Amino acid sequence: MVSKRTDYLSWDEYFMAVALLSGLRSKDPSTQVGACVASAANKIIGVGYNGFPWGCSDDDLPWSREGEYLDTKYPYVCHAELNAVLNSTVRDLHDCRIYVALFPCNECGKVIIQSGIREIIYLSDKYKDTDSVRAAKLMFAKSGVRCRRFVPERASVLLSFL
Ligand SMILES: Nc1nc(=O)n([C@H]2C[C@H](O)[C@@H](COP(=O)(O)O)O2)cc1CO
Ligand SMILES: [Zn+2]
Repeated sequence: MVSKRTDYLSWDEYFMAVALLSGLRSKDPSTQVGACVASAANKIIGVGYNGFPWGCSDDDLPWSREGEYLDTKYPYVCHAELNAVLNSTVRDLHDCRIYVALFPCNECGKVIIQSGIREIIYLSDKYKDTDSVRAAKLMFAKSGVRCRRFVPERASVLLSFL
């Protein structure tokens, strides 16, 4: 009897890979973030990446990190998690989970909590010492949203067009 493949992607690997693939669409020169919302039945509900809002050309607004606030990307860019929630095919995300390349900020934290998402699976927590991430963690703890770091069991997933 022929046995099934054994090196197939786990659900966690699959959704995190979709999040990372989505992040490759980002035009941000310093940090590309992707996010993927998955349902309790393991269906993809929404994906997103960090970018400027509809109608705001990637070539007109600044991508700078430093300088006068209005001359940086920060007031304009939509975070990957916000886009993944807004792009979701259903409005009620109760019992869904979100896979994201970078731990959510406090603003996305509010969106995640209010959407009904119950679990966050993240890859990097590189801004863990910022007030934004501290505030997000406080809100997640109070509202019972679980957070866990994605622990990779393989270094990479290869996609080939050839
Ligand atoms: N969780 C997040 N999701 C996101 O989509 N972002 C976006 C906002 C910016 O476009 C970029 C961060 O830029 P930088 O400060 O590392 O150059 O990532 C940022 C965070 C961090 O909280
Ligand atoms: Zn955010």
